[in-house]
Amino acid sequence: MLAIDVKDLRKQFSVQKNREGLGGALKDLFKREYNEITAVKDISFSIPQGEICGYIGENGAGKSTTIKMLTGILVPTSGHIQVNGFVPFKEREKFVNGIGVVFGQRSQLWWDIGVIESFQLLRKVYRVPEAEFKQRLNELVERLQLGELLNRPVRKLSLGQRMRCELVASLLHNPSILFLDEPTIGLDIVVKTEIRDFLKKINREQGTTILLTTHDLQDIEALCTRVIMLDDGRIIYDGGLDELKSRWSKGREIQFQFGEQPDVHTLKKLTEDLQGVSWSVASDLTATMFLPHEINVSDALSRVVGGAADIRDIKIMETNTDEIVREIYKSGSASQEAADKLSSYTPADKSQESIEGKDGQAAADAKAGEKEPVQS
Ligand SMILES: Nc1ncnc2c1ncn2[C@@H]1O[C@H](COP(=O)(O)OP(=O)(O)OP(=O)(O)O)[C@@H](O)[C@H]1O
Repeated sequence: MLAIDVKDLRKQFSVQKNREGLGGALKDLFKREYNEITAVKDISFSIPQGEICGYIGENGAGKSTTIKMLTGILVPTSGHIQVNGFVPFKEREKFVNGIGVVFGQRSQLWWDIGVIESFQLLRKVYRVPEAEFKQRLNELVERLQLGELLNRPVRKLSLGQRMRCELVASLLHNPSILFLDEPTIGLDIVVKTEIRDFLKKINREQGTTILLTTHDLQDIEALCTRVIMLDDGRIIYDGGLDELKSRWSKGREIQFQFGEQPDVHTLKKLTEDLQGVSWSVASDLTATMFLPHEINVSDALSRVVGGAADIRDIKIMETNTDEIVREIYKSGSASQEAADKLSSYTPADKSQESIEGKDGQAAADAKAGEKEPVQS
């Protein structure tokens, strides 16, 4: 069975227009006018059980609105949703027992009472038998190291401590699907890593399906094999993260550090029969080779190592996912055609602030005094 199945899902909001000034306010009293905002525009996707899927997009893309419809908080304007076999907004009571939700910006815990009392209240809400609750709580408390926090009021917890408690709260009734809306927002890298490790574990051990929205692409890299990308209420990409990276990154960069100033013409000569390989000199002692995906790294490396003198260090640069996703948001499409339009983009261009740039050789010539790009 699919954990989540969404077809042609749409959500429109009517927002009241506020006319300017006193006159406008008076007019508003007698005749209200509304704007229609379509936050989610006929999207379809399905998520099998046990998958961790990232749901990303710029501010206002429609992520939270989707999560709210999937969790039964909002009623869709049109389309179909099934989560765990239920229509979320119709069969609320049965449905909520199978899902856990964490909104990073909002708390499901009671602010003034001890954490353990909030957990006890949630046990009653979800009707979890006492023995089962105790066993589960002990397990979660141990994993997330919450022991000494249980008797503190929630308002006295740090953000990281609270977020770990929120995760426990969302899992006390052993849901098979977990919805996480910005679970790592504002957290330091240590707590982020703890939370990511914890999520990976519960997914691996219990097969929990996770739908995760985040602006932190490291969350996506650490947890998700699949990513759904939203732009202005529409899905612009649904697939593997690796596939997205290889479609959008045009190749790899290898940075060489030399003992003496490299001669770019010699470097260029070494790789001249490798199509698409280019060189740029970043500083007196470093040069960067850009390789298209089709060129084998060891092939290119062996030529340089065999021919260039005094190499002190070699660094193979990772594709920067943030940069790729930013480019996709900018173009509004993650399609192959959009990626191809950026064919002049290479990591080497970026590190050189587009010496060659999209305008070609003219820009390169203009900057030739500072940095010298050489195309094989
Ligand atoms: N209750 C509401 N009434 C009117 N408009 C709304 C409401 N909720 C969301 N919107 C609008 O719907 C669009 C999508 O909002 P949504 O909160 O789903 O985006 P998001 O992708 O979660 O953004 P963010 O990353 O900033 O949280 C926005 O234009 C927002 O202003």
